[in-house]
Amino acid sequence: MLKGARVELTDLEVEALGTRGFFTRPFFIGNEAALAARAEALARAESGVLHAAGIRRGADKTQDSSVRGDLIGWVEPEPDTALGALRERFALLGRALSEGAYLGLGRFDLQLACYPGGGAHYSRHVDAFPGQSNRRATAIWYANEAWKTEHGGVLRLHPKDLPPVDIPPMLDTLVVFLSERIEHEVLPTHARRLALTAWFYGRDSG
Ligand SMILES: O=C(O)CCC(=O)C(=O)O
Ligand SMILES: [Fe+2]
Repeated sequence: MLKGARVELTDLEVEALGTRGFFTRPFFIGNEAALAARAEALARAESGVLHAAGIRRGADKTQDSSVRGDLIGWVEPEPDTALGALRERFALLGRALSEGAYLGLGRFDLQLACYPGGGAHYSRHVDAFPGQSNRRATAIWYANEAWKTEHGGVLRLHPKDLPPVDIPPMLDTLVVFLSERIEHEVLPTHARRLALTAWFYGRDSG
């Protein structure tokens, strides 16, 4: 990966974002950088620092994994690591989305999510609710080498008035969508599935 290289959106990506609300890019950082970032993400997942996402239910605050079955953790990597370089690419992507697609994005959070397999999934949802100034754009980067169809775990997007679109979580695939507009879900996953998600907030939000 070239240090400091710009991230630019293609005309097709800008158009897709405007009309369908999402685009995908099959190779975001290149194979070598992707393998290095994957290794660091995997090490984090295996170190036990991630915690069950779930959905809190009732007074006893038990985790309900019938809605989402992933383990998550925020990622604030050191700059001179592979995940640090990936984070920088996300920052450049945010700038490109602001300049190229006029999204007016500001800061972003970066999260590592691991679906352990065994049918873990995430039910259909939106990442942000319309009208509130919160998450505007979601960018997800997948870290799974040799992902097979039988592993399931596709991201299913539900663009308005269009048929659903399935995206296999293959190494170095990037998907970007409008957080308020695109309903989506993770279908049951039968192998360990790693993803890094950046949620970009509006420039006007705190
Ligand atoms: O990992 C994915 O493909 C999507 C996860 C998701 O929708 C979320 O964490 O909000
Ligand atoms: Fe989501």
